[in-house]
Amino acid sequence: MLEMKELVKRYGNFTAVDHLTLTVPDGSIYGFVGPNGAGKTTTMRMMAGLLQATEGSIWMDDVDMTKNPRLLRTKIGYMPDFFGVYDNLKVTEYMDFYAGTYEVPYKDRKDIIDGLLDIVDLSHKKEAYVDSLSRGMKQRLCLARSLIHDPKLLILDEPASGLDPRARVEMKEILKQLQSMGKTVVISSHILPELAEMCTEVGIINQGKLAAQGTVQEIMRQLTQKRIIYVRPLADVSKTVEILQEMPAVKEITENTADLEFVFDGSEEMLAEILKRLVESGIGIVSFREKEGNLEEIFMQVTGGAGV
Ligand SMILES: Nc1ncnc2c1ncn2[C@@H]1O[C@H](COP(=O)(O)OP(=O)(O)OP(=O)(O)O)[C@@H](O)[C@H]1O
Repeated sequence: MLEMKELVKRYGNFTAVDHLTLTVPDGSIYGFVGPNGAGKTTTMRMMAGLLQATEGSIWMDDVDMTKNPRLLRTKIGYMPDFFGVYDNLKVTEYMDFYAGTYEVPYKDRKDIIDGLLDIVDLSHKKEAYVDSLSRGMKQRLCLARSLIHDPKLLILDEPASGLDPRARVEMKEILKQLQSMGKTVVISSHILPELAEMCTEVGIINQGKLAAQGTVQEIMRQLTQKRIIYVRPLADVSKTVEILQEMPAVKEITENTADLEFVFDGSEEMLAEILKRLVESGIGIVSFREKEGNLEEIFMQVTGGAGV
């Protein structure tokens, strides 16, 4: 488990990360979302032991890593949001170079590199020059590189940016594979819906502060002020309205062409009771469903639409 406690990063008078406390559970795919300039890269570089925090601490498995960034770097793989230029370096040479920087034993390197290139589906490009790869392939190579020392936790800064939809699907598949290998993954984006489907947990950051944290469902529940329920009776609309009006958790009933809509403010048991009463009254109920929260709307609400 990785924990950041009251983490602060100041550049001069400017506070880029402002008392950020968050927990990344083992085995999770943690989505770190925020608009441009929110402080994602700064936070992730501190998480990876590459940037010193001004205040606060980073803990991994109950060890204070703030005092030991070298140890932290051995446990974490970091994929930055940009690539360097690697003239005249073939894919295997590139991987071998990083294996050297992490002091991977020489005798193990070939097997490790072959295994990683297989995971990111680049085995057929071993002898290709890095500069000749497509953007998606370069990104996958960079991912393979960040796994060279078999880190427990991987930090990926905007890996989906600039990728076409197919490359994104491939990236998602790779992340799932890494999760099944027991890795924990922290992945950033400035687009919440893009991350939502692949993450087990999400943290939303805005102006250096954590605005919300939890599963996507929990965040939706926390931030959706009104729960809206749609009911479609077979015929007897006025009787349906009458029954709904008797229920204390039902507010603001609206009649639309197809559905009746009401604002609900109560527990799950109360919602189940409403459906039961409607069904028992003999009105045919064709459908009874809750309006799904719109992730984009929620993201805009939390971040005030900043930088999007
Ligand atoms: N070395 C630096 N010196 C001064 N200010 C910096 C430095 N690095 C980052 N900042 C500022 O800190 C804030 C957070 O930047 P950061 O790169 O962490 O944001 P981000 O959420 O990753 O944004 P993006 O989605 O655009 O990459 C920005 O206002 C940025 O200008």
